[in-house]
Formats: sequence, structure tokens, C-alpha cells
Amino acid sequence: MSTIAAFYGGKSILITGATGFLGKVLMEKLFRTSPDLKVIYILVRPKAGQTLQQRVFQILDSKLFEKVKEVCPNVHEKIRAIYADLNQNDFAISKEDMQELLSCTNIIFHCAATVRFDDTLRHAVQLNVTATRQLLLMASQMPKLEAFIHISTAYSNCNLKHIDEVIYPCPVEPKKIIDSLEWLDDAIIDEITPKLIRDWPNIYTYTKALGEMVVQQESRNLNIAIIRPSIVGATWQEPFPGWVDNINGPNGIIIATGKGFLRAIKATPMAVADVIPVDTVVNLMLAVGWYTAVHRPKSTLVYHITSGNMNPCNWHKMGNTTSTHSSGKPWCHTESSIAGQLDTVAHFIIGFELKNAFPRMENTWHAGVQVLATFEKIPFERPFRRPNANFTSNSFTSQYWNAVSHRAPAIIYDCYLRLTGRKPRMTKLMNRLLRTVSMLEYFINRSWEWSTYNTEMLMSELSPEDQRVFNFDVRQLNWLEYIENYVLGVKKYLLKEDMAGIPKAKQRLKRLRNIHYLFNTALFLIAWRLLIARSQMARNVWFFIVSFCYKFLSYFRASSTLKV
Ligand SMILES: CCCCCCCCCCCCCCCCCC(=O)SCCNC(=O)CCNC(=O)[C@H](O)C(C)(C)COP(=O)(O)OP(=O)(O)OC[C@H]1O[C@@H](n2cnc3c(N)ncnc32)[C@H](O)[C@@H]1OP(=O)(O)O
Ligand SMILES: NC(=O)C1=CN([C@@H]2O[C@H](COP(=O)(O)OP(=O)(O)OC[C@H]3O[C@@H](n4cnc5c(N)ncnc54)[C@H](OP(=O)(O)O)[C@@H]3O)[C@@H](O)[C@H]2O)C=CC1
Repeated sequence: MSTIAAFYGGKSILITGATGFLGKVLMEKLFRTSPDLKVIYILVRPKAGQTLQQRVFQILDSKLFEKVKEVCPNVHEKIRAIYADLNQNDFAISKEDMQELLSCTNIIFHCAATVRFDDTLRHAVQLNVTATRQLLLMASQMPKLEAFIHISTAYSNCNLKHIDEVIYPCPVEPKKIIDSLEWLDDAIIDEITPKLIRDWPNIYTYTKALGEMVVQQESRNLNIAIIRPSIVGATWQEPFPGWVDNINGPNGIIIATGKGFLRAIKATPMAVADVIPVDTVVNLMLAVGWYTAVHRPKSTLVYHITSGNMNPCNWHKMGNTTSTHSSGKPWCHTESSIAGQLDTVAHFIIGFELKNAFPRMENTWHAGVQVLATFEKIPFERPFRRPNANFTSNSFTSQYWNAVSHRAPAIIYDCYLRLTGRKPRMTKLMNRLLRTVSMLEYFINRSWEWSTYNTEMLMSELSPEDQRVFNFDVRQLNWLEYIENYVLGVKKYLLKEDMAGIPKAKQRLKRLRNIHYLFNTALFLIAWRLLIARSQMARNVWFFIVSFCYKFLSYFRASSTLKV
């Protein structure tokens, strides 16, 4: 029997953010491995016209919870949804509910946060900092509390290159920021925000750093641990591979690429793609909950759950894995290769995708550019264009790709919509997509080193059975397999596309490829024809090529006649 699973038996567990991506997987694993737990309290707000109960039923009725229903048939009775809004004082929890929470809770997992990069400072501080402080205050009044697990992000200190498992101080005290936000108006807040966040790339990472400081300052004599995951991706193994349910992080990019909207991205191909499967994060969370409660470390321990230091994968490999016709040559994936440079120059001179007119050149340029292998096997339905992925770390090249591969096709498509009496929408959609991608660029053009001493220490503390049931060792992860399941999961669970539609989608891809070649060949011939009309040199080159081909053919004809 697993020690960790047994530990959660009979416990009352409070989860914030249980309706989010991480929270759902956490609940699922808890119910599946410790069906004898007493109750899970979840702090929920009504949303999108759904009551709390409707939200809970929707989660429990989803595919994610299918296995849970087998091992814990009375799961509905073990979830207690409590109305709460973390934006409000005392979270707007009723007195009776508050009383129950304070007197019964044994373990807290604090997952709720705003993860939007462009949130206002006021809202992000309220949720990621003030709410954390308030929850700690509540925790300090819980006589039965054994552990408080705070979920932060590995990027809370992304202004540093090497990040240790310690809480770093922020330049301005969280309390000062909380206090000043109470009387400053929104216009002034907007003005001072860049000065406050300094070298943090966005308000999200900055407020998560403030949240950690608050945890340190308000910890009193609580047993607290902080967990810092990197980019949380689809499930690796549990309850089944590839489960994913929101468009954050890589998910939206995978959709945009698979649907052929996004065909180039400003990314450093060799930068580490520090994606970590959500089930791995959850396994660590549960192990940390057990360790913190049972071993009661003297200070607040921070645990990094990242993949880069143990089993690195870079964006090039990611793109390549999802590529349809990979050359398998890593060097040809960047614009630093000679072929790449030539191809880029060719793009500029002729103004269209020359490599597609000469398919053999494709092998030498497409790095990230190799059209996605998984998308060939598992294409998404109704793609706008053929999936492709050009990786470039050069701003100028990136601007060029944006103009040629993104904006121009959107404008052409909008013209087509206008001509056929429909409302144009592609340019607007493309602008939003490019804005989103530009916000993610910071994370795909850099690599960080996260130390993982505490995480490794914890791994060594687990019994072999716990290491199996609560596995967070990413060295065993096979990236090729993981990414393939990830793409499949995006198709099935996010896009809700039917697998039966794959042959039709493949046919459409073939049609798009033919249109693409035809379009490029026509463009090439037109450009060449125009060039010949204007330049004597081009005419000379043309006549030289034609006469050379003619002589070559004549030679072959003559030699084959002689043999006969
Ligand atoms: C070849 C393939 C290779 C694969 C490699 C891919 C590489 C990807 C790299 C990803 C790096 C991610 C780094 C994250 C690091 C921090 C991790 C964390 O701690 S925290 C966790 C990480 N936190 C996050 O990831 C939060 C990031 N997201 C945000 O902050 C906001 O969504 C926003 C500001 C980007 C857009 O806001 P706003 O425009 O006001 O409004 P909405 O939000 O309502 O969405 C509007 C439209 O945008 C669309 N869309 C949305 N997201 C994505 C996406 N990722 N992508 C694409 N599209 C996306 C969405 O579909 C919608 O379209 P439509 O309905 O109009 O048609
Ligand atoms: N996803 C990732 O890549 C990473 C995530 N993390 C961290 O993991 C944690 C969970 O992230 P993730 O699950 O991806 O995020 P989600 O956006 O999927 O979930 C956020 C959760 O917070 C809840 N929440 C937000 N605002 C309120 C509010 N005012 N009152 C009550 N609940 C609220 C949401 O509830 P509702 O459903 O009602 O909106 C939801 O349950 C966060 O702390 C995040 O910083 C860290 C690293 C990477």
C-alpha cells in the first residue's frame, strides 16, 4: 500500500482553483488513489450562467473522471463546493461555511490564480497576492491544519538565469503594493506598472513572485511548501495520456499551427522547451503535501518541477516532432545554416516561398520549418493552410514571415470573403493570434536553469511503491511519444474532433498542398517572366539554361542510340 495514498485517507482537503487545469487533475488523482478521503472542499464561483453544483457535475461527468467513478462511486458526496470569490473580502464565504472550513481542514492546496499575462496590476495583485495572504490568515485559524501547499510558477523569478529553490525578495514589499493599490486610481497604476515590474516580462510572473514573498512573510508557524512548475502541459500517463482542457501555453499554439494559421514563430530553436506534464506536477504536489505534514521541515521548502535539467527538450525538437517531413538535420533548423540563409534571401528577392517550388530545398531549410509529422498522421479538421513551422530567432526574418505567411494570406482570404458577400474576419483573428504569440515569445527565446535539490531529495524519501504511484521523475519521459499524445489530446479533448474525420482531413491536406505548389509555381513563372522582360542578364541566363538542357538531352539521346 502506498504511504502517501494512505496518508490522505480520512482527510479533509481544501483546494482553491479546483475548476482550473491543475485543480481538476489534482482532484482526480486524490479520489482515484485515496477514495477513502473524508471530503474535498473546493472554493468555487458561479460562472458562465452555471451554478456551483452545475460546474461540479460538469467536471465529474467529464472523461477525466471516468476511472474515478469506478473506484469511488460516491465521489459526488465527497466533494463539497463552497461559494467563494477570491476577489472579495473573506472570499465572500458564508459564516457557516467558513466555520466548517476552519474547524475541519487538514490540508490546503492553493492553486487559484490569474494566469493571464496581460491582466491589470490591480486584479493580479488581488488574486495572486492579497488572496494568498487572506488564505494564509484563514489557515492560521485552522487547528487541524497539517500542511499548506502553495502553487507558484518556475517563472516567478524569470528575471534571473539560474534559479535556486529559495524565495527571492522583490524590490518593493508586497504589503506596500497592496496598500497603495487601495488608494491609487487605475490611470496612475497603469503608469507605474512598468516601473514596478522592472525586468519581469509580465504582470503574471511579477505577482507570482510577490505571492511567494507573502507566503514567506505570513507563514507564522504553519507547515508550508511552495511548488514551482514550469510550463504545464497535457497529461503524460494518468488517468490517460494527452488530456488537456484549456488553450493556455503551448495548447493554443498547437491548435494555431495544426490549423495552418500560425506557420512561423520567433523562437530560439535550441532554447529549452521546459514543458512538464500536469500529472507529474500533481504527483509532486501530493508527495509534498504528505512530506510537509509528516516531516514538518523547519523552514518553507520550495520544490521545482521542471524538465530541462533532467530530460531536456528544445523547441526545435518539439517543432520537429510535430513535423510532417523532417530532414532530421538539427543544423538546418535555424536560419544560421547556409541553405537557410539562401532560402531567406530567396524569399526576399522573389517575394514568395521559393522552397515550395523546389521541394528538394525544403530539406535544407525547414527546421522548425519541417511541416508537422504528427499533424500528417493526425491532421486537424478544416485547416486554413497546410501546417508548417518556421523557427527563427531573428526579428527581421520574423517580421518577414509575419507579413508573407500570416498577414498576406489573411488579407487575401478576407478579400475572398468580401467578394462572396461574407463578413471579413481573418485579419482580425490573425492580429489577435500574433499578439498572443508575441506575449509568449519571451519564454521560447530563453533558457533557465532551475536547481532541483529539494525535488530530488523528496524522490529519494519515497518508498518504491510511492515512487511508482506518485511518479514525478521526468527522466522516464519519452518526448516523441508525449508530444504525439499531446497533439492527439488537443484534437480530441480541446477541439472535440472525431477520429473518424481523419481520412477526410488527410484528403484536404493533400488538396491544400497541391494548391500551394500550383500557386507558388504560377507566382514563380510570373516573376521570372517579368524579370526576363526587364533584364538582359536574366534573358542571357534563361537562354543559357535552356540551351544547356537542350544539349544535355541531345547528348543522352545520342548515347542511348549508340548503345542500341
Ligand atoms: C510546431 C509546434 C510547436 C509547439 C511549440 C509551441 C510553443 C509554445 C510556447 C508556449 C510558451 C508558454 C510559456 C508560458 C510560461 C509561463 C507558464 C506559467 O507559469 S502560467 C500559465 C500560462 N499562462 C498562459 O499561457 C496565459 C497566456 N494567455 C493570456 O495571457 C491571454 O490569453 C492573452 C493575453 C494571450 C490573450 O488574451 P485576449 O486576447 O484578451 O483574450 P483570450 O484569452 O480570451 O483569448 C483571445 C484569443 O487568443 C487565443 N489564444 C489565447 N491563448 C492562446 C495561446 N496560448 N496560443 C494561441 N492562441 C491563444 C484564443 O483562442 C482566442 O481566440 P479567439 O477566441 O478570439 O478566436
Ligand atoms: N498552467 C501552467 O502552465 C502553469 C500554472 N502554474 C500555476 O498553477 C496554478 C493553477 O494554474 P492553472 O490550473 O493552469 O490555471 P487555470 O486558469 O486553469 O485555473 C485557475 C483557477 O483559479 C480560479 N480562480 C480564478 N479567479 C478566481 C476567483 N476570483 N475566485 C475563485 N477562484 C478563482 C479559477 O476559477 P474559475 O474556473 O471560476 O475561473 C480556476 O479554478 C496557478 O497558481 C498557476 O500560477 C504554474 C506554472 C505553469
